[in-house]
Amino acid sequence: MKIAIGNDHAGTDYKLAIVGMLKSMHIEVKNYGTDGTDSVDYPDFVHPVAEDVASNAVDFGIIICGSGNGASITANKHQKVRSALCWTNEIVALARQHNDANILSLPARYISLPQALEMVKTFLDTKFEGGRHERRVEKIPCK
Ligand SMILES: O=C(CO)[C@H](O)[C@H](O)[C@H](O)COP(=O)(O)O
Repeated sequence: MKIAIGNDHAGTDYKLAIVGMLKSMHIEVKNYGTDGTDSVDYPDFVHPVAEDVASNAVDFGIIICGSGNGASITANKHQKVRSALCWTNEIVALARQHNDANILSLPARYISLPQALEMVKTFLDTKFEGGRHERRVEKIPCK
């Protein structure tokens, strides 16, 4: 499995911990940064993740900012991206089961690090249920 990950300054600490966890799980990671805590603009680090997901260069993306909103709004501008802003493990599971989300957006300032790590594991472990949800997901793209 291959994952692309990107974040702004609000998400750096969580991102580094998530990258460490993914590597310990022998998952290949493309880290687009930022790896620093100086103030940056989240679109600069989220667009590359979304491009990788949209082109199938990676299996999934993970994006992190303070609220998760800026990152998710940016990613969802890309056709073929379904970015889900999640704040509980149940929401993560539903994002995969019902929405076939291919990017997980995390609000670093509103969840704990243990929660964030658990949510990443759930995202990667949960399968799309298909069926009625497939019909709905197929209706999402812009006309
Ligand atoms: O874009 C966001 C809000 O949707 C992110 O949460 C950013 O991380 C946040 O806006 C950054 O705020 P800061 O005051 O510049 O640190």
